[in-house]
Amino acid sequence: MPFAKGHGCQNSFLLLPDPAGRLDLTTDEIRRLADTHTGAGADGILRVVRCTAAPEAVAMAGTAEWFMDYRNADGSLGAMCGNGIRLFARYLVDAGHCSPGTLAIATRAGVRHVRVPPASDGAQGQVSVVMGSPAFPGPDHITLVAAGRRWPATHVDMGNPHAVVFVDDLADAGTLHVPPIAEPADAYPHGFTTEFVAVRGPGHLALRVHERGVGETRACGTGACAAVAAHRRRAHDTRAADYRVDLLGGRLHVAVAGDGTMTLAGPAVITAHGVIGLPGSEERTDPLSKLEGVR
Ligand SMILES: N[C@@H](CCC[C@H](N)C(=O)O)C(=O)O
Repeated sequence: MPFAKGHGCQNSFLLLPDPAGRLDLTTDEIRRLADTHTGAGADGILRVVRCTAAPEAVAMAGTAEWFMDYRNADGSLGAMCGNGIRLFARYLVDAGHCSPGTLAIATRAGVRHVRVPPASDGAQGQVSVVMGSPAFPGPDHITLVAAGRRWPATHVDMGNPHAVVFVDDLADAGTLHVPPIAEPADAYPHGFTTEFVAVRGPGHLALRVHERGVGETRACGTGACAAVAAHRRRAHDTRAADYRVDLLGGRLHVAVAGDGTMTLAGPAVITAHGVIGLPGSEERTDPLSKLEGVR
């Protein structure tokens, strides 16, 4: 099976070209592909399929040619991925499926427009996507529990669910080896991604993120937008403005228009191409695995 690998601000993805929609990967196969020990390793898997060949996307075929079939590293579905869609568009252009410019791409959260500038325009690999406007589904009072501490959280929907908390220091989030907990327990029936946000100055945020279905990652595009949305909401700020958002993997930019529409921009780079077998079909050859009690 051919694949490409790349990242958006060091949020890493495996791209599986499947234009005719023939790949039907199980949850376990996706987990193994995303694992560094049994596969190529990535935060998420992007199946590159034509809308006409994907039952979930066929209704969008009149607007978009390609469907981003996104899965988290644990095999779960995520409807939208801001860094993933920017890399997906970069891949389509690099692979010759599309010309540079603005591409309409279908996702489970609807069609998004992504701009891949031509190499000649000096944008140094920046790819941008119009993310739409945030929603604040509530409930009004959510508490986030992590690292033995409790914070008030804002529920922001960017096509996927986020819990945003403001911290004095990004280290306050602790190791993030276990997923944060939200109270009340039914605030996020389908789970959530958490942003721990420190305000650095006007128009400047920094954040760490714990992604639903993945763990701590080095960047999250929907998370950067959710952080900006929560920051503006608590300041009652509705003006058009540009924000820098610093993450472990680098900097993303979020531009907010007067009507609240957000555009996310940042680097998106293809780093490798290769061929990979479907993990799970290989024999276990590690002699230690035969020892009782050793995994
Ligand atoms: N890394 C992504 C978000 C991916 C989806 C998320 N893990 C979820 O389950 O909703 C981004 O860049 O937005």
